[in-house]
Amino acid sequence: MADSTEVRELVYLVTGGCGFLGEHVVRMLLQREPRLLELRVFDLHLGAWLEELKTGPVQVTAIQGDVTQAHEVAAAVAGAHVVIHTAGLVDVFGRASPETIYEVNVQGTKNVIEACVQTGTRFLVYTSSMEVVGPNIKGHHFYRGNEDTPYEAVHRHPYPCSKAQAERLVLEANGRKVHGGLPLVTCALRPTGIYGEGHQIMRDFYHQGLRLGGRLFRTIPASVEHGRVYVGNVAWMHVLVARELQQRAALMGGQVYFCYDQSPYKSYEDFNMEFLGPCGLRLVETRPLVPYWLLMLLAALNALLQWLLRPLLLYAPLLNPYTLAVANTAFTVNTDKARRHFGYEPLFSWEDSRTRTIRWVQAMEGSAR
Ligand SMILES: NC(=O)c1ccc[n+]([C@@H]2O[C@H](COP(=O)([O-])OP(=O)(O)OC[C@H]3O[C@@H](n4cnc5c(N)ncnc54)[C@H](O)[C@@H]3O)[C@@H](O)[C@H]2O)c1
Ligand SMILES: CC(C)CCC[C@@H](C)[C@H]1CC[C@H]2[C@@H]3[C@H](O)C=C4C[C@@H](O)CC[C@]4(C)[C@H]3CC[C@]12C
Repeated sequence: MADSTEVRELVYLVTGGCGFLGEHVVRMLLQREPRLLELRVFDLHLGAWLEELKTGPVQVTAIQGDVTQAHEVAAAVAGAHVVIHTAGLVDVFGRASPETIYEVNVQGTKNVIEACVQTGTRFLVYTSSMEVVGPNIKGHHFYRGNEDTPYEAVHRHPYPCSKAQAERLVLEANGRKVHGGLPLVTCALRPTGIYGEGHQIMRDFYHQGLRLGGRLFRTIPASVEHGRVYVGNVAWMHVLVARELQQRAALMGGQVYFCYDQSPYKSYEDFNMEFLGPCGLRLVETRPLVPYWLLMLLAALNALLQWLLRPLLLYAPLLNPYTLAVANTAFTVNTDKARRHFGYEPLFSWEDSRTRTIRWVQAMEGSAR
């Protein structure tokens, strides 16, 4: 909470501040960063909700801009003390071309780093992803691992490849001299699958369930654990890391941290049912209805259809070979690195996270109840 004894003097910039995670980071900063003087929210598409934030004690500056445009980024970064770079193209469904994904995720990150160097901004927090590690193309399971767990991180899909490249750039930039001669301090946060208010894929599953008469059909065995973390806790971790990076540069600079909380280890679908169940949906079958080989075939067919139809229309269903492989490979984390390095404790308990997410699903139009 804002402490009235603290002096407001810091300027923060959040790129992608109108996205699913970005909005939570913006709101969390306003609630929990008492030294904030100005908050710049940079995004390709600005949300109307920003207007309501402009009446508080912090100056909220909305900047419509594109991270792929170096001059726009430099103008937004100039004078900021801290940059939280969450902007990214999150696409595992083939909606955008690989070139566009690289342009936004890699070139956009380069632009942010160079802007910090040129303008003298010293602290950069990058929103990376668990996908930088895995699941890899071999489908190796990563079972309750931590930041030091050996794992063959080999990818082919543009999204994880671009996130891995961008993360590397951010970490390599740690220690570079910025304008004025002081060193840049960077670190990267790697959320697992984020859920919570505003989660588009949860929305999609909910509406799919409604279309199917209140049912969803199991596709992945319940035993395949999938890492999930509540958006409020991911946002809180960003706020904390940005604050502590300024005090503990030697320890935290150049480090990566998985984002974690007390969300239970479950399969992707069973986890979603924690929220969709109380909203009237049910998951049919204790075992997958369709055999895995058939799912693979359907996924390959979807990929083929996407390619064939591309000149005419965008066909981008949830099921494709990549999403199937990710959903069917266990990837969960068990770590306390963030607690050890900067005192992170989740702000929201599992019960809170669950209740908040259920309320949000219930508030969606056409609740199944
Ligand atoms: N959603 C997840 O489960 C998840 C998990 C791990 C990491 N992440 C990472 O978290 C970050 C935020 O993801 P999200 O789920 O909130 O996605 P999102 O799509 O909701 O938000 C991304 C934001 O970036 C903005 N953006 C995209 N291209 C831009 C550009 N060229 N210039 C400026 N802004 C641009 C979008 O307009 C959007 O507001 C991403 O970097 C993503 O890789 C997400
Ligand atoms: C039809 C089914 C077989 C598959 C449906 C689920 C599928 C769309 C889900 C499963 C796992 C999801 C990914 C996972 O939660 C983690 C991330 C990391 C993040 O950086 C971006 C989103 C992503 C890739 C999720 C996308 C949706 C996935 C693949």
